[in-house]
Amino acid sequence: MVQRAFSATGKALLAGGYLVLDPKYEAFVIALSARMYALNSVFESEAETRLCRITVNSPQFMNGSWSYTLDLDGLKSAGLAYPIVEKEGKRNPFIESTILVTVGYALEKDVLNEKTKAKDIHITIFSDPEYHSQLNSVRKESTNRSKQFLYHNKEITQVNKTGLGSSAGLVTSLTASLLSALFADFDIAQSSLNWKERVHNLAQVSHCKAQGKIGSGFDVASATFGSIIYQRFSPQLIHSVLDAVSDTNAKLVDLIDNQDWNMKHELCSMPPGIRLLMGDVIGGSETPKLVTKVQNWRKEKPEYSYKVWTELNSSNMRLVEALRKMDKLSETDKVRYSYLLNELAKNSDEDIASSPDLAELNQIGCAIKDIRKYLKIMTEETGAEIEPFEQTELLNAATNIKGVLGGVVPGAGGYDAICLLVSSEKLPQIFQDTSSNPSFGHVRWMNLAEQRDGLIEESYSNFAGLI
Ligand SMILES: Nc1ncnc2c1ncn2[C@@H]1O[C@H](COP(=O)(O)OP(=O)(O)O)[C@@H](O)[C@H]1O
Ligand SMILES: C[C@@](O)(CCOP(=O)(O)OP(=O)(O)O)CC(=O)O
Repeated sequence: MVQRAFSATGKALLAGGYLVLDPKYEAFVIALSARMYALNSVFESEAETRLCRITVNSPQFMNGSWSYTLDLDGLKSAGLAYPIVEKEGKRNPFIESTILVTVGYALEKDVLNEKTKAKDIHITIFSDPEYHSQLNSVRKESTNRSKQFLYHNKEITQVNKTGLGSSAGLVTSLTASLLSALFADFDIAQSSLNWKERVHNLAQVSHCKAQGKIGSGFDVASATFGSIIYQRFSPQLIHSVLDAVSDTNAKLVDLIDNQDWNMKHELCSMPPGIRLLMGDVIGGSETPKLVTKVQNWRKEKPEYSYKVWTELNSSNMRLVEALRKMDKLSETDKVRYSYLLNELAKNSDEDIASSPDLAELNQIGCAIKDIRKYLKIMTEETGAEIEPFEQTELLNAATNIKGVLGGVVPGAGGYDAICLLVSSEKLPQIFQDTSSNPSFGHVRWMNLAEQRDGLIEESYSNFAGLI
């Protein structure tokens, strides 16, 4: 029996929400330390059979188990139209789509053919605490205490989410886990084998199939590649497979292995000593409705909306460049960099803006202010609650705190969370300052840090005691 474990990261879209839907624009996505894990145990089927059994367990949630028996010959001929059915009729579109796409890819690559024995694949999913509401949950930890997860007395669909991209993380880690069960040479550490790119491509197809729509894909890209500057692929690439009526697995293999996705995922992380602080405001927003309102505005006011988006994109890119400049300074002028970090810890954004010798910090703060200015215009113009009044008040209050460079509503905005850029050194003081400030009474600071890498292989033994 072979056992392997993989994990993928959560996300915060710091700059580029909405614009990233258009391939013309780039976005800055921060990968977060909240991870989705997929552990597999693979058994060779005893009997000579063309049936492959896949069971996915998610022990943190009630009824969190989904079992499928795949007729491999039927799947090979039907492709993505294969009627995948859970043993008890339960549904989990993200698990179903990931199995169909990944096993379909393997079959077309002549894995699981008549000469090989079919497999029984058992997969266990875990999700780190910050993905979901912590109410009414029990914390359990692995034997070596390296992993801790929350166990809920509700089904996954009944537990409130915090908008960190659980489905993208699930699909990405599950894709990697299934591929490692099906391909003997699967190794995401060997870049020459190109497995990480193939996980990304397959996960994008699975995620879009499960959602029934094609978003920008920033969440799956970040779950795979980590903190990145992201520019999307053409939706037509995914449509060419999902809309196909025949030979879908052959078209899938061509898309995954041969097509140029013409996208960007360039590693980009925060400068040392400056970190993200995510505040959950226990609200929530329906992204598709917000996107529809913005798209309607773009159609109704093409010239004006193009002007606003051009300015917003310029502000987004100025933030990226200002952070990159700080990152480079941390390597080329450590004395200056240390001075700037010290001044950040002692000053609020307003103090920094009025200090002529803190230009590098002020460039970050000004870019954030401009991003918020244009998101506010979009909020007022579209009627979509991108940066609604309550979030404006909260972000303004946060920006007045010493050690805070500024903050935005991430992604589509709304009431999911706020994202602050803060001095790492000042974090304890920021917690203390906000704990007694009524403006932050409804904010839960999340236990999240930036992750450079997205998809990684985990040590299976770290989960002993939980499976
Ligand atoms: N730990 C998990 N185990 C099983 N399925 C999960 C898990 N986490 C997420 N999912 C699947 O992803 C869905 C949530 O996806 P979505 O609504 O897009 O939220 P998010 O914005 O967090 O991705 C759940 O309803 C479930 O189908
Ligand atoms: C609007 C978007 O550009 C960004 C949405 O970012 P969020 O992080 O808000 O997404 P959810 O996972 O739905 O909460 C849509 C897209 O890029 O697909």
